[in-house]
Amino acid sequence: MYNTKLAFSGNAAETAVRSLIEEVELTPKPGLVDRTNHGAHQDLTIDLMRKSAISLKETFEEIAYISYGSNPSISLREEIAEIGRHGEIRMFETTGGVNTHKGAIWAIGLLISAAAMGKGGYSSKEIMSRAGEIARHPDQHCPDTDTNGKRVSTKYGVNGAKGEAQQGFPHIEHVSLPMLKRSRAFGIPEETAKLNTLLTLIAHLDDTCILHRGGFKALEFAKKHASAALTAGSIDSIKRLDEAFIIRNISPGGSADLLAATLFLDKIQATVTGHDVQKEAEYTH
Ligand SMILES: CC(C)(COP(=O)(O)OP(=O)(O)OC[C@H]1O[C@@H](n2cnc3c(N)ncnc32)[C@H](O)[C@@H]1O)[C@@H](O)C(=O)NCCC(=O)NCCS
Ligand SMILES: Nc1ncnc2c1ncn2[C@@H]1O[C@H](COP(=O)(O)OP(=O)(O)OP(=O)(O)O)[C@@H](O)[C@H]1O
Repeated sequence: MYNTKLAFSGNAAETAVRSLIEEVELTPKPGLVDRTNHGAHQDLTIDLMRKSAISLKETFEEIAYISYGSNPSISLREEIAEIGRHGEIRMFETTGGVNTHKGAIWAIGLLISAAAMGKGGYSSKEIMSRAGEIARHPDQHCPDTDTNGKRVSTKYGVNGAKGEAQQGFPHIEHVSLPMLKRSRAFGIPEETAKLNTLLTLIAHLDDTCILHRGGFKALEFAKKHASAALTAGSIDSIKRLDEAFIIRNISPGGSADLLAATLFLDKIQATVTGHDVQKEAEYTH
């Protein structure tokens, strides 16, 4: 039992880090850090993003370990929050104070906790639903600090990272995961399937990163043009979108986080079913 728990936690944490690295390596991404540029971010580099992702392995491993085989409860919520906040501190130490993965620690932290509750036996739908249950429990130790997300969620009446999780990740369940699977089913190459997944997230999500930098107009612009790029279906249209986002200081950081979370869920579920689509794609391309 002890070894199974330890092995699951280590493997799941590695999967989480791999998902974060896959997200940042995916190129070209509009407004985000990728292999060719740093998007609309002056203080971020791909190397910093990679280092940050690797620094989070212990955080994810600890969350999985304490959640293994348990059920959502207030005490577990508080324990996970404590580990998550330490993860944020470690991230800021690694990056010299730059926010690289705050939203991703939150989303993947909850999902890895839920996956561990099911000891690796839950479907992606069960994982999201369990993660929502955990996020709905109150955390009395949560500091009442003013964040960009809180400010714009109130101002524009939208769901931020917290609402998305508390509702059981509807944008992953109904938008991104179906797009990833549909793209693969059409025989679309893996990298393009991931780009489609990111574009559809940008087209649908009320991303508080975009709102706090550019307000409602920027969010509308991002949604409309991501949707058009998805319809156009060419790498050139994504490159043009990248230029347009950089000029307008638009960064879809929330969509990037949910893409990483989608890739994580896809892999965790793949392990469960024994059908590793990622490996299959690597063999065939
Ligand atoms: C909930 C969190 C993300 C704070 O959210 P808030 O909106 O107040 O903050 P902030 O603007 O600083 O960051 C939000 C980040 O979420 C991402 N995001 C933005 N919009 C969205 C959206 N609609 N959906 C999902 N993610 C989004 C972005 O990357 C953004 O940077 C989180 O940091 C937190 O409360 N952590 C406490 C520790 C904890 O409870 N951890 C438990 C699991 S590890
Ligand atoms: N490839 C990526 N490029 C840029 N941001 C990303 C990427 N992947 C994820 N993100 C997310 O974007 C967020 C960073 O966005 P941003 O810098 O706008 O946030 P901020 O620190 O709240 O505000 P700002 O820097 O605008 O004052 C991180 O929380 C991170 O989770």
